[in-house]
Amino acid sequence: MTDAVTLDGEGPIGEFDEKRAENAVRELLIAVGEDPDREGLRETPARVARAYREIFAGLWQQPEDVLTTTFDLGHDEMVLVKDIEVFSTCEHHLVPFRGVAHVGYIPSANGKITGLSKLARLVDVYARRPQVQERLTTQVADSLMEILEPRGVIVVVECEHMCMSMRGIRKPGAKTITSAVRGQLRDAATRNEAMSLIMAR
Ligand SMILES: Nc1nc2c(ncn2[C@@H]2O[C@H](COP(=O)(O)OP(=O)(O)OP(=O)(O)O)[C@@H](O)[C@H]2O)c(=O)[nH]1
Ligand SMILES: [Zn+2]
Repeated sequence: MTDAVTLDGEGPIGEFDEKRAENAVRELLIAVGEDPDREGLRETPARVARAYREIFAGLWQQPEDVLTTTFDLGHDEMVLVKDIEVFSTCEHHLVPFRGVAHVGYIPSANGKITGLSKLARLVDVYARRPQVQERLTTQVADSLMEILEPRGVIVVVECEHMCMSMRGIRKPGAKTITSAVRGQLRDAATRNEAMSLIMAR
């Protein structure tokens, strides 16, 4: 865990205050017309506060905390991990959005690569924050570029937003697809190769 960063969407601006979260949930229950002291709800504020600690755990992590293991394998061709499960929280409505992320990169000329699981961990660092899908996508791409110094990166995220399914416009099944492409993966041929691997089922 590293220190707080205060840029918009870049990290926490204070400590996680579980008691405060608990009080806020209690207030919210009262505000919507519920009785937080009834049997079934008595433990709910504390439970929700603990759940938020987990759901927003990425606020307390930085990409360099998870992209720790790097090896020089001399492999300088594309590495792509697809269908990484994403659970995140829309910062507009504080309801979930979920789907998959595909993360690929072309290692630096000296073949500096990271463990495959680290790419999924990196997605989690940014997904476990109040988010918008576009920022999640660019943060994963930019942090990979910065830390691994690869020749290129591609990140594609496909999610369904509960704020569009269970409320508001109510269009369950609508998928939002965002991508961020950096370096050599901007070249049409390389990008097409990555996209065909991503799209292949
Ligand atoms: N670009 C982007 N928009 C998002 C994301 N998650 C939710 N939104 C949108 O954020 C917008 C917020 O719009 P507002 O008009 O302020 O809120 P609202 O009245 O609740 O909007 P509706 O959802 O249309 O009912 C909505 O259009 C959401 O669909 C995201 O990850 N990226
Ligand atoms: Zn939303």
